[in-house]
Amino acid sequence: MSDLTPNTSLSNEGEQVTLGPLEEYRIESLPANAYYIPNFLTPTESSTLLSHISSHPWTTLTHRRLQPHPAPLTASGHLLTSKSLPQWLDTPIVDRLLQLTFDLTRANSENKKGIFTISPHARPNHVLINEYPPGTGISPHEDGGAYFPVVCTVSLAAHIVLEVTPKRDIYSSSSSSSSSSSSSTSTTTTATLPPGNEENGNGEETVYKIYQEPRSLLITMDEMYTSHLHGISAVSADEGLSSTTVANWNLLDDDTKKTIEEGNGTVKRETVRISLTYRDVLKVKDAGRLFGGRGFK
Ligand SMILES: O=C(O)CCC(=O)C(=O)O
Ligand SMILES: [Fe+2]
Repeated sequence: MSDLTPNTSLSNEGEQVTLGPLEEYRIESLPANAYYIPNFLTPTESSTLLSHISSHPWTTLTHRRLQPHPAPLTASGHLLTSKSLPQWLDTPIVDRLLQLTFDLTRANSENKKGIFTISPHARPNHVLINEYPPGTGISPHEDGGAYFPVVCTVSLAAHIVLEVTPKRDIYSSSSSSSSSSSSSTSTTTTATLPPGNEENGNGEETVYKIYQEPRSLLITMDEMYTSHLHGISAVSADEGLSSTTVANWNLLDDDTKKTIEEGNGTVKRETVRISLTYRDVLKVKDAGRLFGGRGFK
């Protein structure tokens, strides 16, 4: 943590969340830009969210379940609804996301810039909730062009390790990509390895590991969004975790680091992990006005 600003420590032992400027949470060992905020939610807020989630219907995929709010995207990546996010997904999370600023000095509130300041709707309008029982994951993918390129992921109930790899096709013309998918309008990419440091010396591809604690927030944007793939291995224990392999090690809770060290770098996935992914879908059409000639907003 930097000491750029006073009064910015984040603790919710007393059930209060105080957010510092984003720079405090930047994962410095990653390409620009990723931010990791531990204890983004209080334990009470987490329990309340989990009970709301359990009262809503799930869409079942082959290995996991998801909930799109307020509606699933169309195959072409449009949000076609007159509904906005339900209140329980909006408060307190969206309020808190909009509070996060890049302003280090906080001297001039007029100039404060936030993560959604220049996004089309100036706030997230879509949340995809994913459930990962131990042993499940999500294949490496990118989130594609349906969204403004900022992704905010809240983790609940259990830890998970997100793996991020450089997209090979930015270096190679022999790439192919194809749009999918029912769940997250993701794009899969295959190509040859790039030159330079994308191999670790053993002929293996670089994989950045981001350890996400329960109640944490991960924000990815910029090159991390546009030039990298992300995924979660379908394993029942995460292995090879250490201060050198976990990109956000310095931002983790001391108890988490202890658990990892006591397990010699292995942490079992004991329970289901739930994630809430907040994004701004670029193209929204009010379904109630579909035939009234109103354009996208
Ligand atoms: O659950 C996660 O942390 C990742 C989800 C994801 O990548 C997606 O929904 O596009
Ligand atoms: Fe994704």
